[in-house]
Amino acid sequence: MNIILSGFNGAMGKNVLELISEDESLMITSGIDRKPNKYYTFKQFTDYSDENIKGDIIVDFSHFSLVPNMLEFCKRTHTPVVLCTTGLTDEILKQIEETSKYVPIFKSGNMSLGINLLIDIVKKASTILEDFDIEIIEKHHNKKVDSPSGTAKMIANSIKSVLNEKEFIYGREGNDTKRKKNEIAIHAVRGGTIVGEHEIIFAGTDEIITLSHSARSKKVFAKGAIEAAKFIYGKESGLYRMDDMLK
Ligand SMILES: NC(=O)C1=CN([C@@H]2O[C@H](COP(=O)(O)OP(=O)(O)OC[C@H]3O[C@@H](n4cnc5c(N)ncnc54)[C@H](OP(=O)(O)O)[C@@H]3O)[C@@H](O)[C@H]2O)C=CC1
Ligand SMILES: O=C(O)C1=N[C@H](C(=O)O)C[C@H](O)C1
Repeated sequence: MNIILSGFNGAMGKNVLELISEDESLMITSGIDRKPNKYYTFKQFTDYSDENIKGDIIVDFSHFSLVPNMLEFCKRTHTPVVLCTTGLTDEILKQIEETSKYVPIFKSGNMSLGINLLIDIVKKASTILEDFDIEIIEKHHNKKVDSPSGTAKMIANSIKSVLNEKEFIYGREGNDTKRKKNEIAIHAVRGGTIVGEHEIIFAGTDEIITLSHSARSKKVFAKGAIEAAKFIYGKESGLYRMDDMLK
């Protein structure tokens, strides 16, 4: 399978490159990033307008601002995409829905197996611990551009899918911030080289349950993205998620 790697210079791009180089069934035929890299032999492009971009599927770990043009390319050339970039706006999310009518799109804010299992457990805990206050804490490295993390948003949305009328707030500050019953607060911590930590706190009266996931290397995400590429290649148009692959 020929891969178009979006964001090849980035931390995740490098991890994907390394795994692809160990897999004989995969090859990078084109790469997209804003700066060229003289060490790479595949064809490099700075955006999706070039007609010479070739490949069977895109693996994207880049920047949200690149996503709209990438989706137009997918639609125009019928190229499926594994979309791992986070920080997606509502407008981009709408474009993803629309584009998935024409091509397969695999989208997840977190490509690890563990987070996807955690989300199932969190949903179950939320229905049982209905009266508990729920807060989410995510921690990432100091180079991360978006907050809260795509994973924290996924976790919050999964809780909302089972408990209606939840309202998300992002951190707290000020003299009138007493917790409301229906709040789910999301807190973002940034520092050093933290790969990715997510903690969901269920605080009740006199008891607390904390569920958490800790990624110990970026490889876990790269591996998940490559598995997703193999999974959606040749599939019908549509929006695919981790759940579909793990069934
Ligand atoms: N779904 C998942 O499991 C995971 C998702 N991610 C997401 O993937 C994305 C990339 O992560 P990561 O590799 O760590 O990030 P990096 O910042 O290391 O890499 C992003 C790459 O995109 C490039 N880029 C191209 N256009 C732009 C632009 N307009 N602004 C900024 N950067 C641009 C950057 O170039 P330059 O170096 O010149 O800035 C860089 O090469 C993020 O959205 C992150 O949240 C990350 C890990 C796991
Ligand atoms: O930027 C990162 O590094 C990560 N981003 C994803 C997110 O926003 O949730 C996934 C992972 O936590 C690492």
